[in-house]
Amino acid sequence: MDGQRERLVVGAALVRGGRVLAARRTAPPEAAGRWELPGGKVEAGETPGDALVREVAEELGCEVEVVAWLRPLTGPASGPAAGAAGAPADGVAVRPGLTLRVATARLVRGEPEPGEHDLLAWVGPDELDDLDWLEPDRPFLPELRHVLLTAPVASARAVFFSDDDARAVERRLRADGYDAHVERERLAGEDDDEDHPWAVVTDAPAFVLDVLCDEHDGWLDEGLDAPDAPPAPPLDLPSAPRRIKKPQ
Ligand SMILES: Nc1nc2c([nH]c(=O)n2[C@H]2C[C@H](O)[C@@H](COP(=O)(O)OP(=O)(O)OP(=O)(O)O)O2)c(=O)[nH]1
Repeated sequence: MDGQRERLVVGAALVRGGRVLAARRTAPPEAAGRWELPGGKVEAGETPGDALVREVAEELGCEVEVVAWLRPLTGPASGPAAGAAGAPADGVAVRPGLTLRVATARLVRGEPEPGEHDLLAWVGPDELDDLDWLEPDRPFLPELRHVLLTAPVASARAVFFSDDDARAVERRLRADGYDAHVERERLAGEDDDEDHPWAVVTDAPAFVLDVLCDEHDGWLDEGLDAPDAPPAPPLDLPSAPRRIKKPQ
């Protein structure tokens, strides 16, 4: 039909703890130093979602899952009537024949590491406008900001004796749909066996994490302090219901 096939490029807005992962390009020269969302072109026979998962795995070495496609805010006719003339646009032209679509995604396995980019940054809602984004990404920022402002933030932290236990808890939480990642605790004495260096930080409610602590020989760290996190959502979580330990 059309002489040239319309192609799609997909970008992943990987969200964690109220922040999105932005990636800085290194090429071509006119785009080097500018920010984008990890992703790339959809191949023939591939769905946009499959392409997004594949591109992120190739570029960042981690596994993600698509959460929702974002609607770009284009042109001055914003607001409820914006799509009145037809279905709201879901893509933005990169150049003739190439359209960008963006989906929010969550991390399922691994940690993002820069492969093709020279810098990755977890960006909060108030910092989105500070980055020099590629132009086609900008119409997606208003809805992305809204997603970040309403995303659950890390609410619980637990400490484990071993890396294996911490990773097992991280896997369980992610399989249940929560964000979770393992952090290395700051240690006073690195080779002191009494130190417990593995912490899992998650947006799961504390009681969920507490159950996993029992199974994996860990304990809740009540003093979670997330200095970089955006303000907590208005909905107040129950303040860490504690399981009553059976008497020995
Ligand atoms: N990946 C990605 N590309 C974007 C974004 N915004 C934007 O305008 N683009 C443009 C830059 C490129 O012209 C094009 C995607 O090219 P790419 O080089 O990342 O994709 P790719 O790996 O599949 O490319 P190729 O090697 O197959 O040509 O879309 C974005 O947020 N992410």
